[in-house]
Amino acid sequence: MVAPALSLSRSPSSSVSSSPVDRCPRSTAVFRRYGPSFAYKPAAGICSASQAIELLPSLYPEIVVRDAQLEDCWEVADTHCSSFFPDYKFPLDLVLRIDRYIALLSGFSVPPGCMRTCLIAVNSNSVNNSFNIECGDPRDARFQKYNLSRGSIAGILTIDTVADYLPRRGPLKQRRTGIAYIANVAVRKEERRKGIAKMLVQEAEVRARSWGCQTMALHCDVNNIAALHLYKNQGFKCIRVPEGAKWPEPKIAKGVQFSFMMKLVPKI
Ligand SMILES: CC(=O)SCCNC(=O)CCNC(=O)[C@H](O)C(C)(C)COP(=O)(O)OP(=O)(O)OC[C@H]1O[C@@H](n2cnc3c(N)ncnc32)[C@H](O)[C@@H]1OP(=O)(O)O
Repeated sequence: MVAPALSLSRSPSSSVSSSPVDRCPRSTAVFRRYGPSFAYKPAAGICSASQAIELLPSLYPEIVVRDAQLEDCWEVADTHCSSFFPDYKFPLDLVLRIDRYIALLSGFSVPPGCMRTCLIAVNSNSVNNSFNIECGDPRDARFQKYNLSRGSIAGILTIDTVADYLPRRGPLKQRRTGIAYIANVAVRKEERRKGIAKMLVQEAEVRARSWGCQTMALHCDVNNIAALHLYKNQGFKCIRVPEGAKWPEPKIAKGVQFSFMMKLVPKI
């Protein structure tokens, strides 16, 4: 399965930054597990896994959702590949990771006026879990030091306003505006059912609103029950594609059928 456009934060006016998280507080969201929107109903007696985690935040490490930085690229690529291609074996799995890693490092240009970012859910208990690669002699001016974080990213999501997978507008086939498109939502297997994807989608909504978008959209494999539940629970609705309409879709394996889903971004 090939998920669309996996890339770092990009806007026409911004470049990829490797600055630490605390230098960009506007793009960082710490999700306390018991917020004002929490709606557990004790009378029901039963709650879902992610609701249980909201009730018992101390049992689980805090998850921070932030924009991916340069040093996160390898782990983002690894999270993407291990989630979407879990059965790939060596050497294909390595080749795939390298391919995704290079795509992330080189980035994709975005058309003028468009925005794109990759959100990551990081286990804040393992923020120091990183290693450095040093290239060359430290006394040399060309010496380079790369920092790769390791083992702390629990989930990823990309969001953009490029509208590549949305139907074009009018006879001039203009790009849609005001719609944030979500893709590459993935949570590491061992971190699933802890509410991490939910957090990523909620932060994506915050981001979409900050970009001035009124709507969010995505494509979801009709057979991906977990993802369909996730999006429906977050307020996405399946949109009926008009018969015969050749709306663009992600290029995944042949025969995959998609639900096209949308959600209005509520104004605050
Ligand atoms: C637009 C796209 O990118 S579509 C691609 C989606 N990604 C993938 O299929 C990659 C492989 N799968 C995954 O990475 C994960 O299973 C995801 C992303 C689908 C879900 O991630 P998780 O962190 O486990 O989801 P999270 O714990 O936040 O669950 C949120 C809701 O999703 C639904 N859900 C999640 N997993 C399941 C499951 N296995 N079965 C049924 N419902 C599920 C539930 O409604 C859940 O809410 P609840 O716990 O209150 O019932």
